[in-house]
This record gives sequence, C-alpha cells and structure tokens, in this order.
Amino acid sequence: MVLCVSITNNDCNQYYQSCSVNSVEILDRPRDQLCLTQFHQRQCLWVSLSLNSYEGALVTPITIDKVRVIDLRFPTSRESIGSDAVNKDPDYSAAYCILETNCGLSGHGLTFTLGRGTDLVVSALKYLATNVEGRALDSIVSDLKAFYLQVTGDTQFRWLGPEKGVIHLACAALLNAVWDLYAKAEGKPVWRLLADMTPEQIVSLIDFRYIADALSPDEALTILRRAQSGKDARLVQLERTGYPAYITSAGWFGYSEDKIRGLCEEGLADGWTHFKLKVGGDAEDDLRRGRIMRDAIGPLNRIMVDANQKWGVTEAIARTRQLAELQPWWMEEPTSPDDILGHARIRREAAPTRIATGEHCHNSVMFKQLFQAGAIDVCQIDSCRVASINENLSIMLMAAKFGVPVCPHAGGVGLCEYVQHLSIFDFLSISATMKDRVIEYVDHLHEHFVAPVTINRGHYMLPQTPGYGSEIHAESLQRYSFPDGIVWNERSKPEAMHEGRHLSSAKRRIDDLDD
Ligand SMILES: C[C@H](O)[C@@H](O)[C@@H](O)[C@H](O)C(=O)O
Ligand SMILES: [Mg+2]
Repeated sequence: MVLCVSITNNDCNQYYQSCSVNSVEILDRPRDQLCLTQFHQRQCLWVSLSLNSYEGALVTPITIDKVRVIDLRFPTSRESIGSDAVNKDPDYSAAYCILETNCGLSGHGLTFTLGRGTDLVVSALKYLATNVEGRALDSIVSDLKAFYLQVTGDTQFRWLGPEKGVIHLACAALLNAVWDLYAKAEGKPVWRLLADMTPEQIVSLIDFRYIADALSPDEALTILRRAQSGKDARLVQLERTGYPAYITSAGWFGYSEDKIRGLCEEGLADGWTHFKLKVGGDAEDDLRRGRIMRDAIGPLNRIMVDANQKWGVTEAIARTRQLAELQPWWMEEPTSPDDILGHARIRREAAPTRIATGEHCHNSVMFKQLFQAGAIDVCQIDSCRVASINENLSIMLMAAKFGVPVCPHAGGVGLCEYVQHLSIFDFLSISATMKDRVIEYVDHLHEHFVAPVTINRGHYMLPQTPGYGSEIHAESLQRYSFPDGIVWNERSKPEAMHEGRHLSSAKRRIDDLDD
C-alpha cells in the first residue's frame, strides 16, 4: 500500500510525494496543515493534520477532475539526434496529457511524435480526454477492455482510423496515462501491476475480435498459465542483472564517421555489446559507416542496421544482401511498414539476415499478418504506436505463439521509460525467456523524466517507482511546450529553430485574424 503525503498551505497542494507509511514521521513538523492521502483499492483517505494532531478523515474514490494536454517538442534535430535516412530532421516530441485527480495523484501519458504534426495529435487527444473527465478511476480500470473499446471505437472518430494514424496515437497517450494513474494508485510500477494479475485478468484486458483467428483467448490463457512456473526465479534474475539492451544513439544517420567511432568506443567502455546503425543512404556510404562501426566494436559484438522504410522491395533485397558483409544481427524496416508480403519476400530472399519491424505497425492486426506470413524474425512493439498496454499484450502473446522474439522499439522520447515495463512483463509472464531479446536504448532526454530508466552495463535495471514511468518534470513541460515554451521563443539565438519561428509566427497571424 502507498501512502501519499501532500503538504498543503490550506488552499492548494504544493507537492506530494509517495513514501512508505513509516516515513510519515519525517514530515511531522510544524506546517500549516498536512493532508495524508492513502490509496487503497483506488480510494483515497484524506487525513488532515494540524501540527501533530489528526483533525478528521474523509474517504473518496479517486476521480479524474481534469485533463491537461500539452504539445511538447524538443529541438533534437539541431544536433541530428534521432536522425535516419527518412526522418532527417526529427524533433523528438510528444502529445502529453496529465490526468489530474481529486487527491493530488496524477496520471501522465504521452505518445511519441516528430515535431510538425504534434498539434494534430494534441487536438485528437483533447477530444479523447472527454472520455475520462469526471470519471472515478475505479469505473475505468474495473473493465479496462471496455474502456479501450470506448476510446478506440468512438463512432465518428473511428472513421479516421480505424486503429491507425493520428487518432490511434492519441488513444495511446490517453491509455498510457490511465495505466500510469492505475499503477500509481496501486503503488506499483506497471510491470508489477501486470505481473501480479492472474492469467484470466490479463486475458480480460485484450480485444480478441480481429486476432482470434490467430490467437484465441484460450491459447493466450495457456501461454500465460505456462509462464507462471519459474516466475519468481526470473524476477530474482531481473533484480540481479536487469534486462539486456542495445544502443542506437551511436549510429544516427546525421552523425559523422568520427562521431560514430567515438561513440562506439564510449559505448564499449560503458558495457554495451549491441549497437544499431542507421543505413539507407548511398550504398558505399552505408558500407563505409558500417565497417567503421564493425571495426570499432570488434567481431564479437552485434550490429543491427535500420533503413527506416527507405527502399522498395527489390532494392531492399539487394541492399540487405550487400550489408550482409557487416554480419548484421537484423535488418530493420527495410521497406514500407504496410507491406506484409514484401517483408516476407525480403526475409526469404535476403536470408540469412534476420528481418525486424514494428515501430510503424499500426495495430495488432498488422502484427498478426506479419506473423502469419512468416515475414519477420524480430517483433518491435511500440508503446505509443498502438493503443497502449492492452494492445501490446495481444501482440506479445501472438509473438509468443509464433515463436518470434519481442525487442521493443524505443528510439524516441519516453519510449525507453515505457517499453522496459513491457519487456519485463514479457519475460516474467509470457515468453519466460530473454533469448535473442534486447530492449532498444537511446541516450537522450532522460533528464526530463521524474523516474528515468536506470541503465547498467548495457542492461535496463528493474524500475521500482510506481506508475508507467512517463511523468516529465513540470519545469521541462513548461520549457519545451510548443510554441510558447522558452526553447521555442529564444529569438536572440541565431540557431533558434527555423520551424519553431515559422510556426509561432503562423500561429500569431491566425490569432490576429481571430481578433
Ligand atoms: C526518428 C526516430 O529517431 C527513428 O529513427 C527511430 O525511432 C528508429 O527507427 C529506431 O529504431 O529507434
Ligand atoms: Mg527503427
């Protein structure tokens, strides 16, 4: 059980923090008033304290009063961070929401985007937020599948998908925030909240409507029940060694060859053994950069190459064969993410190079077909592309049935914080193995998170903070909000983002017209 202590100045909460029941004493010092908020079965118990004496108690259900939606953009493109052959100037961004409750607790959720266009997702998210405003948390999480269907199946917004694109990205942000709030209210990190559920409870979270022909609820139950055995030992293993990871931030497309070499050397010193390189440029350049990486990391460590959808199918086959010289552990997104049969053909004709995809797969139906067509060797789930944990559970269970390892995509802001929970749950309760599995890691923007990931010698260490890990410091939310955050308004700086200036002034012109 979690006891949250809010220190108030009579009128408003200044901050709250989670702490164990025993540490209340620490706060027992002269203040205007202390409010203890105790969460139990998604209810909060308010106890007013005046100095050392209790003044009263009130039990209320945790209720979502209001949703704040923020357009958040980091100017990462200034240093080519996150760049690839297709996304050459990515500003890591998020449509971010905060579910504010009646008890000081808040749920934070985001979906990852790339600068321009974030405002479209933000608009969709503002609309979807009306699904939670005024609702008791318990009324949502007591039937999360029903809530998932309500949000993804809105009778008019569904036309914009269904279950794909802007509207589905917005669904992910909202559902991620609900999961964050749910886990915080239970005082658990999301992976533990999931791992403590019974197989039946997990199955009850999943919409099987479009996937039951590949994975029935009974098959899912069998997989989950089988993984119950040995779970405690696997948890001990995770506590001891963490979950293996690979690093992408040594090999962004816009990085110079010297920078790649230097970052590989640093990565090796930090204990990394798996490195990803962006390809999809000129064929000779790709090979030269690949040789530099191979030379820097030696023959025994692993390289993965990522083309970010650059090629058509026949070119992808030729280029994958060429890059085989680097002995890549996988070739990622060689062609359009929608081309299921194309992936299957590339996999056949560029064998033995393994084929990976998923960061741009709209929904569980696409994953189903990739599995059915024998199109991929590596399943790259994404915490924001599909509608949050509910949909990812179905994808991980299908992956287990088809024997495809899950190696989540995390090249973005907040994705590392999210996907660690999914892989940990996969290991504990679904696949029960780490064989051929690694979580992606990018070394950017973690300082903005209240509970950032902990990496040790190329492994994600087990997160312990209650929630889904997505909460961003209030100061960062302010600084990087678009277009009004200070980062987007530093007029004096010559390197101020061209796009930021352009969009800010466009917005002002529209505002002027409105006046
Ligand atoms: C624009 C982004 O950084 C992508 O390049 C990135 O997500 C990438 O595909 C990855 O696999 O991490
Ligand atoms: Mg990728």
